[in-house]
Amino acid sequence: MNDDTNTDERPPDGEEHSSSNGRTRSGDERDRVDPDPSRDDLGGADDWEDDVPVPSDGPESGNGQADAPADEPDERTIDDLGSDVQIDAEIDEESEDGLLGGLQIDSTAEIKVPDRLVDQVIGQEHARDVVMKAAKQRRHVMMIGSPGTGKSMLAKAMSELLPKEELQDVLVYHNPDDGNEPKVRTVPSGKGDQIVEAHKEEARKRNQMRSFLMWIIIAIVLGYSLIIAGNILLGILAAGIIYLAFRYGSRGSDAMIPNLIVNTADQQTAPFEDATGAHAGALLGDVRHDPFQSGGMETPSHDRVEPGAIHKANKGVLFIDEINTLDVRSQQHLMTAIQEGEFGITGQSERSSGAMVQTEPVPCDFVMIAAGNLDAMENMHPALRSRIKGYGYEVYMDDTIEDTPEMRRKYARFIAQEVEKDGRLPHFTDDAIEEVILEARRRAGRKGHLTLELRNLGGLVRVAGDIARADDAEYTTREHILQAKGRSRSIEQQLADDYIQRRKDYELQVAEGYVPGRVNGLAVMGEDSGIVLPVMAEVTPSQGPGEVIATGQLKEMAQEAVSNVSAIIKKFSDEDITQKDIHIQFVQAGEGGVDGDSASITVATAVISALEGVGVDQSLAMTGSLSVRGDVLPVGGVTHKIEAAAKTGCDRVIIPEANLQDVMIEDEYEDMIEIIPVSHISEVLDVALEGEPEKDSLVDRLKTITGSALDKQSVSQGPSSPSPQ
Ligand SMILES: Nc1ncnc2c1ncn2[C@@H]1O[C@H](COP(=O)(O)OP(=O)(O)OP(=O)(O)O)[C@@H](O)[C@H]1O
Repeated sequence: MNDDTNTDERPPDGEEHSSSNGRTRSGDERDRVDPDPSRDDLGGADDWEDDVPVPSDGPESGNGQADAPADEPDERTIDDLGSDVQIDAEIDEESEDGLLGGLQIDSTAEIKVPDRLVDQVIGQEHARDVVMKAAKQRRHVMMIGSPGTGKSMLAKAMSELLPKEELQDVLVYHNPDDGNEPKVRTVPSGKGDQIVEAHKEEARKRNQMRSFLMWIIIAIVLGYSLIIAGNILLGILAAGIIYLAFRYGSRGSDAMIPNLIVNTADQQTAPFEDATGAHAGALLGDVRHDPFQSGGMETPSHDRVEPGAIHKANKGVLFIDEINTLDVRSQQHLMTAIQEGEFGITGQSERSSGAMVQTEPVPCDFVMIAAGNLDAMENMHPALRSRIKGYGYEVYMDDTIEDTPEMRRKYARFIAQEVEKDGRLPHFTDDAIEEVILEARRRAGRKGHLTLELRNLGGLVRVAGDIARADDAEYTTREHILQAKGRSRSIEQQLADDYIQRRKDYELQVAEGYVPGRVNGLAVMGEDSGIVLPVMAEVTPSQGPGEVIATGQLKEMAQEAVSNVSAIIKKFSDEDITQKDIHIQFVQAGEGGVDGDSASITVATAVISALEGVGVDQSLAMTGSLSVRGDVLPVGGVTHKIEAAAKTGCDRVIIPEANLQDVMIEDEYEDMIEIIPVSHISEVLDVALEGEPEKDSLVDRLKTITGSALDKQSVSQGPSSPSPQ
C-alpha cells in the first residue's frame, strides 16, 4: 500500500536542526519559509533521546508488562519535531505571485528534501499536528479522507517520532509443563538474537559431547563384539541401536532453543506495520500446522508460533487502511489487543493442529492508525470506533489547500521529493514545475486552491519523468509534462473520450438547431471526466393522476426535478402537470453517471420545452441543480463538464453562477466555448429556448418570474468567460 521507503534515522539535530528552523539564516525572505518560527527556541531531538531511560537489561519473565515504564518524552523536545520545512533556495519577494512562489531555481535539483518524513508532508496541517500530538501521548488516530492524500505517509512519519529506545524483542519458549502453552519472554531490543545464539551454542556443545560419547560407546561395543565375543554382526546391530538412541535423544535439546518472534535489533525507528487487508493470521498471529504430530517427528509447538502484525507493531505503529474490510471477528480481537496491550497467539484455522496451541500473552502495545474513506467509518465495528475515539483522535484529511506562495514552493519541493524517492527520474526544470503546479490548481476544482490528492499528482510527475528518461533528456521539461497529461489519463477519461467519439460516429450528438423536449445535459464519469448526457422529455395526457416515467437509477432524480418544476409551473399558469404523464429519457445514461441532482435544470428545461412545444438550442449544454423556488444551485465537476461540452461541439454552456469560481478549463477549450453563469431557471429558459415567447405564454411568464434575478445579470448582455485561473 504504502510506497514510502524512507526509514532514515532521525537526523542528528544540533546544527542541522537549528539551520532548518531558520535560526542560522538571516533575512526576511528565508524566514518566510517557516510558518511557525516560535519553534526555533526549542531544543533538539537529541535532548529528547537522552531523556528516555534505557529499559532494564536482561530477560524478564511474564508478558512485557513488567518492563520499565518509559517516561513520556520531554514536551519541549517532541514539539520541536514539528519544526517546519525549509527550501534551501533563494526566494524573490517580487515574484512571489508567480507559479513558483518566488523560488529562484532552475530545476528541482536545487531544492533540499527534508530527512524526516513528517517534514515532507505537504499541507494536512491539522492531521500533521494531531499525529505529532498522538505520538507524544501514544494515542490512536483515525484518518478519514480521499485516497492518496498522505494517510499512510503520516502513519509512517509517526513511527519515526516514537521513541526507539522502548523497543523489545519477544521470545517464545518451550513449556515443559504443557507443550501446548508456550511461554513468552520480552527482552530489550537486540538481546533476543544474543539469547537465541547462546542457546544454539549451548545445544551445539551438548550435541558435540553426546556425539563424542556416542562414538566412544560404539567403538567399545564394536571392539568388544569383534575381539571378545567374536560376533561382528551382533556388534554392528548394537552400534546401530546406540546411534539411533542418541539421535532420538538429541532432538530434545534442540527443542529448548527459543523462537525469536519479534526481532527489533536492526530497527532504525519504532516499527511501522501495515496490516491493510491482512487476514486473521497475519494480523493476530498464528501457529503453523504440524503434519507429524507424534513419534518424535513433531516440531515443538513454540517453534511453530508466528507473530501477527499487532505483535510486530509493539511499541510502534499499526496502520490499517480500509479498516471496515477487516472481518468482524478480527475487529473484535483487535479491540481486545488495544485494551489489554497483549494478545496470546493461537492457530487461526480450527482444523489445524495449531489451534491446540495458545501461548502466554504476547505484548502488542501499539498505536493504531486506522484509515479509510467515509464508508469505512460507517461500516466499521462501532465498538472499535469508540475505542479509537475514546483513546485518541479522529481527523478528516483535506482534499485541497489554499494556493499561497509558500504552498506553491512546497509543491515544488514535493516534485523534488518524488524525484528523489523514485531515484531514476531526471530533475524537473522551472517551467515543468510551473506546469505541475498549474495542474494541481486545475485538479483542486476550487478557485484559489491546490489539490492534495498528491499520489495522483505524483503519478503525473513519474510519467513525465519516465518520458524524459526515455528521451535521454537531462531534465524533465514542460513539454514532457504536457505529453504525460495525455498519457496518464484515468480509465474514466479514456472511456469518456471513447464515448464522445462513438456518439459522434453514430451521429447521436446533436449540436445544432432547435429541438423541442431535448436538452444536452452534462454528467461526470469517475472524478475527472465529463460527458454530454442528453435528456428527452415528452408530456402526454394522463387517464388518472399523472406519473413521471423515467428509467433506471435516475428515476428518483427525475421525479424530484419534475416535482420542483411543477411547483414553479403551477404558480405561473393554470397548467397542473401533475395531471399529465411525463416521460423522461436519459439518452444512453448507462455509460455515465449523474452526480446527485446536477441534471435537474436539464430535466426542468426539457419538460417545459415539451409542454409548450418550444425548441431548445442544441448547441447549448447545461448543468445545475434546481431548487423548488427556481434557483439554480451549484454542482460538482463543472470544469470537466465544460470541457466535455466543448469536445462534443457545443458552443455555449450554462453553469450555476456559484460555480463560476471553480472553472479551470485547459487553455485549448477557452476559445471553443462560451460559459454562461445563471442563478435562476428563468435565465436558463431565456438562453435555451427558441425565439421570443408569445405574450402571456407560460414560457413568457416563467422567463420573468424573478425580475430581480434578471436585473442582476442579463445574460443576453454578454456572459463572462472566466480565465482558467
Ligand atoms: N500530503 C502529502 N505530502 C507529500 N506527499 C504526499 C502527500 N499525500 C500523498 N503523498 C504522496 O503520495 C504517496 C501516497 O500517499 P499515501 O499512501 O500516504 O496515501 P493514502 O492517503 O494512505 O492513500 P490510500 O488511502 O489510498 O492508501 C505518498 O507516498 C507520497 O509520495
